Amino acid sequence: MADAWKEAMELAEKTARRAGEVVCAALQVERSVMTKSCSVDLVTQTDQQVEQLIIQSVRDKFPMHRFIGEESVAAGEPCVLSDEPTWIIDPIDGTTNFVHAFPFVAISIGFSVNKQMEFGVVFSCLEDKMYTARRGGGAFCNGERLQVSSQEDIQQAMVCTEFGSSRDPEVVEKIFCSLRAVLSIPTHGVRGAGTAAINMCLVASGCVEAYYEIGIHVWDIAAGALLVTEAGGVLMDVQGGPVDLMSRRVLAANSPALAERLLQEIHSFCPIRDDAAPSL
Ligand SMILES: O=P([O-])([O-])O[C@@H]1[C@@H](O)[C@H](O)[C@@H](O)[C@H](O)[C@@H]1O
Ligand SMILES: [Mg+2]
Ligand SMILES: [Mg+2]
Repeated sequence: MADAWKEAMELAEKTARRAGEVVCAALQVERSVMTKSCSVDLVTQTDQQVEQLIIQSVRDKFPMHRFIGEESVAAGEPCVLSDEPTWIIDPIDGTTNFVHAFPFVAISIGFSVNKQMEFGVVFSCLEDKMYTARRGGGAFCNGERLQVSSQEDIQQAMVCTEFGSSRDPEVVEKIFCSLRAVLSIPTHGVRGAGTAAINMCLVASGCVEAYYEIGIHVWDIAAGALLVTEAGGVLMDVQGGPVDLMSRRVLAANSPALAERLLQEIHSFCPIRDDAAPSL
């Protein structure tokens, strides 16, 4: 049967690549930095420009489709995931990396219909790695099929997480309690690429066994979520149970057993949901 979303997925890949060129070019010149929710929640003109480029390219071909874009939501657009075909866009995942020229930056484009992810595209533009996943069709990096790690022993595992952009002392305390607990299992180590999307692609690629974060947004993880499940991994909420893309909490792992083991170490909290916040 023909793939109903083939053309859309091809457009997502093509547009992510174009967006990557814009991001790489912007890294060669000085970047003027603005802030959003707090002094460490950064945004640049390139984030906004790339989001407009992606939205415009999609609108030209699919005028009826909806969007959830990080910078549009920051500008006051609603963050609503309906049953309609919806493009979930993070124009630069890893803006802080981008500002500092720390070399992990991604363009993340997820596409959902009936609230189900149909495809995900994450372009790690400085590494020139195009990660793609189609529901039921597998996960790939530059055309090579991805498979999560088969490591079942948590003590042989490496885990990704991030510190996020909240500096609320209670949140920082929980993040460090979780970090100490995960390190002390002991695991082989804890890493963070500085982008949720790439962290999830690392789980899909089998480089790390798991990634968890509280405080991310739907646009950080929508595309990466499909990469993980299509590579054979699992997604959960950090308190167990199914992941809710709007809840700002995610645990991605190579297996249910490893995910369940990590759950025991994560000090969870509940940020304001993406679909509850009027704007960021
Ligand atoms: O703002 P941005 O660079 O698109 O996305 C960022 C994430 O990918 C990062 O991993 C996370 O820790 C930050 O909280 C933020 O959400
Ligand atoms: Mg992001
Ligand atoms: Mg971003």
